[in-house]
Amino acid sequence: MEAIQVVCAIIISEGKLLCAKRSESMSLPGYWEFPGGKIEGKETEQEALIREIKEELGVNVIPTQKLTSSHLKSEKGKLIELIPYVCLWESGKLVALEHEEVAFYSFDQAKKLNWAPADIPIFDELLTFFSKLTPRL
Ligand SMILES: Nc1nc2c([nH]c(=O)n2[C@@H]2O[C@H](COP(=O)(O)OP(=O)(O)OP(=O)(O)O)[C@@H](O)[C@H]2O)c(=O)[nH]1
Repeated sequence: MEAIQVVCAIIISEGKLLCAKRSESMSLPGYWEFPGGKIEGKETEQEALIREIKEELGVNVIPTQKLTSSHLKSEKGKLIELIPYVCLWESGKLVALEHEEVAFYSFDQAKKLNWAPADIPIFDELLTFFSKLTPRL
């Protein structure tokens, strides 16, 4: 079975990580995630991510480094590949247009959130990567 590809954004500002809480109208309500969504039609991963982040947060981003994908089974039993990209914030003001809550948290605060299961390995990779750069994280 071919996996549905979902791209998600890692946005870091002033040492804090952008975390988004899924709303009641979404699947996995109440879980925290990296914002993003499904790739549509002939979009590239980067094009899909730029579109999704504009739709969800009103912000223009530039996807840069791709991290390791995580795999999950959706509530409907479909295979999903969750593809993370570190993104630069290019312009725009942050607004939670679809999520219940969107906020920047320190890595220490973010560790305590109730992350969607597929996001945990992504968060851990990020933590390992940034701990090397900034030993205080
Ligand atoms: N965007 C996103 N989806 C995630 C993450 N973690 C995770 O398990 N998912 C799952 O991946 C799927 C992507 O769904 P989505 O609702 O964000 O994508 P979308 O906006 O394109 O979907 P839709 O237009 O069909 O509602 C959902 O099953 C969601 O629960 C994550 O960090 N970001």
